[in-house]
Amino acid sequence: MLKLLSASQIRSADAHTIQHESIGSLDLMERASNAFVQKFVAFALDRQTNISIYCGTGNNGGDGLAIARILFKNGYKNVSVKILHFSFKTTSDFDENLRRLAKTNISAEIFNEESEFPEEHSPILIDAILGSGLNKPLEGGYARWITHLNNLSKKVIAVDVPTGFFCDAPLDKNAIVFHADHVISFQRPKLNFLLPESAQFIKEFHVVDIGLDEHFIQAQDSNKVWVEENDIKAILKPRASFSHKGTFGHALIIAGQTETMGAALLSSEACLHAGAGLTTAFIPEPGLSALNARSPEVMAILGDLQKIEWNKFDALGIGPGFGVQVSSLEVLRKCLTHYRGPAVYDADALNMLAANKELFNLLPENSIVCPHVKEFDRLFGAHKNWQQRIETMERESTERGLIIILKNRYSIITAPSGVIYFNPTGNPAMASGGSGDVLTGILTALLAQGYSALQTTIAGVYIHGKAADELVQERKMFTVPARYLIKQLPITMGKLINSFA
Ligand SMILES: NC(=O)C1=CN([C@@H]2O[C@H](COP(=O)(O)OP(=O)(O)OC[C@H]3O[C@@H](n4cnc5c(N)ncnc54)[C@H](OP(=O)(O)O)[C@@H]3O)[C@@H](O)[C@H]2O)[C@@H](O)CC1
Ligand SMILES: [K+]
Repeated sequence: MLKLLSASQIRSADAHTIQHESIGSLDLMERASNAFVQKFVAFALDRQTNISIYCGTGNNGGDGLAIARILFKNGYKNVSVKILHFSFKTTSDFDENLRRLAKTNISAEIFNEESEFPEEHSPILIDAILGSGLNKPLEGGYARWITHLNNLSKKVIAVDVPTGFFCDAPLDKNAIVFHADHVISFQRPKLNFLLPESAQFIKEFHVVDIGLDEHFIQAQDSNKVWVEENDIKAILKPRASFSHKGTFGHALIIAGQTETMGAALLSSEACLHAGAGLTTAFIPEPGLSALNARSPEVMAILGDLQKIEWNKFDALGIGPGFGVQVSSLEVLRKCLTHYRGPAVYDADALNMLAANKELFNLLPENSIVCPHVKEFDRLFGAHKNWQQRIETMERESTERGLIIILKNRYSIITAPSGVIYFNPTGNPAMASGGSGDVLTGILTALLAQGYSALQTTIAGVYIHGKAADELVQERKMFTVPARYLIKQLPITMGKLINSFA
């Protein structure tokens, strides 16, 4: 897992690396600029393309000047530099890169705040005006220029952080930010890249390693981490010989109403595909033939609460399509008072918990709750922004001992220990009904197989997104309906487990 750092912590890592690794700050800037260019070439395959690089006079601008020189050396002959010299202050690495640029044939023009805007014929703009050094919202000349540049509707690639974009402080939707098609960021994703409010400013971000001291970074005081594939490989265990269905637990999925049987089918089928030894679905009677037709491996308990032998089950998943009527509430209450094993609460179970706080208070420690943003706000109250939601989930997880998954493009997981995990997998193709039901099935299956609640959550959320990523990347699927996701689960899990063995 990689620790996520604030902009000021990254700056300390930068200073530490320079101090302890016998690398000068100028060489680090060169390394960062080289790393940027390596990634950038994929976005400008034609080396004849005109590229305009807009530079400030700090280190982000210094990167821009170095990038211009490196691109030129790599065969991009139509690179031009525009320096927005709005401050008397320059950094020494900016100055040195300006001297180096002067020795090339690259054209460089200087503008001040009052300058007229130059004509812009390049289809690609590189934003190296301001980076992580941003300390207040843009105003004056910067605001005027960035508004103008945004109106040109060019393809924009930002260096490290888009100009005007705060890495850590909550984002203002009216902020003036240089809108980026791609951000090529150094060493770590910045917190705000991972939250939905960034979508209006950034289409995609990419992280490149610039060789900052990883020991120093990992020792920083940060409770936010970025999950990596190796973490999942370390969690998942290969199946031992002589194992049998009993080894992998008996999962109970409580889900579905007559009109929402699909949710029960998807959850229980996902549970089966994610490796539960036995899966039983508690469903209303009209759903039986659909269940049998679709998943003959899954057993059923039909509608009658009294038929559930709670001790028989190693894991429970409750909520998808379950409704919030009296009979469903009765079942939820029984779960909370009669079932002692690990459990996942989702969808209507969460809606009922939101409406019946006395039941919410009964949730045992290490229960997994997995709301989407609307369910989250129903459960915990309205929030102004995602950073506030993260604060709430961190507090609720530590105080109640719960594991909370807030579903997101980069799903956020909080644990009783206070650690906040960001999941890297998943993509917009999976944003459709049923996707959450599949996650509940996966989580229940992992719990049934004996993984701890935290292992289950970290691995389950990763696998869910990874399966969709594989379908998009390998099969070029434009959308990933839940049932395709389910079929992919054993393949995704197989790859993760076998590549570790
Ligand atoms: N970290 C790393 O590992 C590495 C980092 N590198 C690069 O350094 C970049 C950070 O550089 P940086 O610190 O010089 O700041 P940068 O963003 O260029 O801003 C310049 C100055 O602008 C000012 N300013 C701020 N807000 C303003 C506003 N709203 N309106 C007007 N002015 C404003 C403020 O000056 P002040 O106001 O404090 O006088 C600030 O100092 C980073 O993004 C990356 O590209 C790599 O080279 C190597 C490895
Ligand atoms: K920038």
